[in-house]
Amino acid sequence: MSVTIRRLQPRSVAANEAVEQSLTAGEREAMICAAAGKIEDLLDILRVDHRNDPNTRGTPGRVAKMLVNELMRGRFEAPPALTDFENRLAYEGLIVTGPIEVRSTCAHHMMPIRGEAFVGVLPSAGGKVLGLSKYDRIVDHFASRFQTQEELVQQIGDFLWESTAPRGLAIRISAAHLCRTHRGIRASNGRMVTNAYFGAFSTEPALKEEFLRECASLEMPAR
Ligand SMILES: Nc1nc2c(ncn2[C@@H]2O[C@H](COP(=O)(O)OP(=O)(O)OP(=O)(O)O)[C@@H](O)[C@H]2O)c(=O)[nH]1
Repeated sequence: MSVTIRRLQPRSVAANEAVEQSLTAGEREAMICAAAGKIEDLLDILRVDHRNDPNTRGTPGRVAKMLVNELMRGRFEAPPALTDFENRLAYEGLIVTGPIEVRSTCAHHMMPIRGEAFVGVLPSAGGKVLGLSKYDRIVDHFASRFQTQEELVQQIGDFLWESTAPRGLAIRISAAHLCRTHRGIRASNGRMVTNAYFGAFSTEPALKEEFLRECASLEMPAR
């Protein structure tokens, strides 16, 4: 066990970067166990009697598990495998998918970020077409880290651009940040929109407009 823990120590990376190597099940368990001990200390400092209070008994372990296996999962495991298909009929039109649920955690206050993503792709005639659900999985993978919205949209874009090589790629995220609504300024509403454009989307303004029109139509409730 001590060997496992040592391997978790060495290189610290940014909260939205993956660790050097995906963690094994044993390494995750060791990380959860070590984190639970620190959360116990935190609750002690906050004068929460988690050893006797029935509501918070077990909370350190629960929170540690949630951090490692859920909120920060995208740092500790490899990105999803991408199933793709031949673009047999050489479809070159715009594909837009969304809204894709975004559930992330902000790096500044560790509060939830909740919103939607849209992905626009101009496939290349000789290339591949990605399985539709993989866009949802990729968004979920990068959102499962402590993020800023600007970097989240860019990370999703960089990954899709490098791994699928389309003619053009556009990513849009519209999200609410609970660090703004549930604390601090306690804003009653308001969202933030971030976009990342690659290839043909960066050079052809008409394509951006078409993408944004499609996002708006996908945002309307289905009838
Ligand atoms: N640009 C950007 N800012 C973010 C994001 N998530 C949170 N923030 C902001 O990060 C800032 C952190 O500011 P600080 O002044 O260090 O923290 P604070 O004193 O708690 O600030 P308040 O939230 O204004 O109370 C806040 O303005 C947050 O609203 C994000 O994804 N992108």
